Amino acid sequence: MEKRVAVLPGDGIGPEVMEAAVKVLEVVGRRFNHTFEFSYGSIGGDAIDRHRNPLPDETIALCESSDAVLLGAVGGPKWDNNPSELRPEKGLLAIRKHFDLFANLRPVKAVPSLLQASPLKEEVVREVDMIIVRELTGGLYFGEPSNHTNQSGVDTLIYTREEIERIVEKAFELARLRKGKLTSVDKANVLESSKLWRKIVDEKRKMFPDVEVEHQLVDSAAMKIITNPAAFDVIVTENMFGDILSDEASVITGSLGLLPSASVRSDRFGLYEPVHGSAPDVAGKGIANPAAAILSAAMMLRYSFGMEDEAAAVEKAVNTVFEDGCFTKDLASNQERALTTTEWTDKVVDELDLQFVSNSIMFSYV
Ligand SMILES: NC(=O)C1=CN([C@@H]2O[C@H](COP(=O)(O)OP(=O)(O)OC[C@H]3O[C@@H](n4cnc5c(N)ncnc54)[C@H](O)[C@@H]3O)[C@@H](O)[C@H]2O)C=CC1
Ligand SMILES: CC(C)CC(=O)C(=O)O
Ligand SMILES: [Mg+2]
Repeated sequence: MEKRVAVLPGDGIGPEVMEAAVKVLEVVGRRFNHTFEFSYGSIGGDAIDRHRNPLPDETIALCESSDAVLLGAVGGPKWDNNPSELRPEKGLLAIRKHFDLFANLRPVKAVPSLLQASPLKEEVVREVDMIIVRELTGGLYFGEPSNHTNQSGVDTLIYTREEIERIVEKAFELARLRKGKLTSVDKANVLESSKLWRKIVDEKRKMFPDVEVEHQLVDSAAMKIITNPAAFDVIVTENMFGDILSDEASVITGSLGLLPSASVRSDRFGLYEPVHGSAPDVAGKGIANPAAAILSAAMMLRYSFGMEDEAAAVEKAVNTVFEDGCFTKDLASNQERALTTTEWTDKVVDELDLQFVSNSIMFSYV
């Protein structure tokens, strides 16, 4: 298969983890006989510096002519005092909106060989396998008016019925394919948008009688994600709650550097991005964990390209490298033995090569 992938490295550790993801995809292409054509574009602070625009037209055009987009991360202290329209994060919000990527899928799964990296007890973490379905193109991050003066700041939280319906349906469909349980997280005891959200979930549940549904207020959901994370299957929630809860959920796994995500819509096109940000505190040191970016690339293979075997091969390689006791600094119990981003990526590449060789040997004996 031939696929065009737009790569938007962005800022901070974005370019470092994108280099890792592309390296892994190149091996997948070679081993499974696919041609991946990578084209690079700028976004975020990088694009502000080059074009005075966090999402230049060239970048949009590049993504429009691609089959999928891989994105690193945006932002950093260099641009923190810029006016709103010249903030790197505006570029990220704008690309999600432009492509109508309303559903952000954020899987959180315990890795057996990493149970000790979690601050939670092993028995709490062991069975964790949830996915947060975060609404991505509405809510507080997009509502107008949005401004501030020295005396007041305004953000607007609006959700339309259509916006809620489509994300809720997506989550029900996912729950049906998984363990059949949907937790809808809102703040319906206070927020009007949450009251509508809850009403629509109750309407939609009639179409999915095989899915068990529960409503959970966001504050207690935040508590339960830490005390009993294995109780969750699919969580569906609005934009800001999903943003916050998924960073919280990363603690269960041991590092924010482990969580991938897919930002998708109703067709096969998608933007694949780690959950983490540009991590200015570790950027440029070669120590970022590239697992989230590599696993995001695996999600791209599965969702946008229908390459299930290829995605599974990448996930297996990542898990095997962990089982072999290879970790970057964020996960290593022995910091002296931590691998750099490049060294860890090369382990994944070697593991993929090894899988391929052992498969060929197996076939030659059948
Ligand atoms: N998707 C995106 O592009 C996002 C961008 N941001 C932006 O990133 C910048 C920094 O934000 P923070 O609040 O510090 O969040 P962050 O997610 O960049 O970092 C939080 C903490 O996690 C660590 N971390 C994150 N990813 C890691 C990885 N792959 N390997 C090792 N350690 C990792 C960082 O070193 C830091 O201590 C801000 O400008 C923010 O706006 C934040 C979140 C998402
Ligand atoms: C610009 C922010 C909304 C990025 C972020 O934190 C995220 O999408 O997780
Ligand atoms: Mg976030």
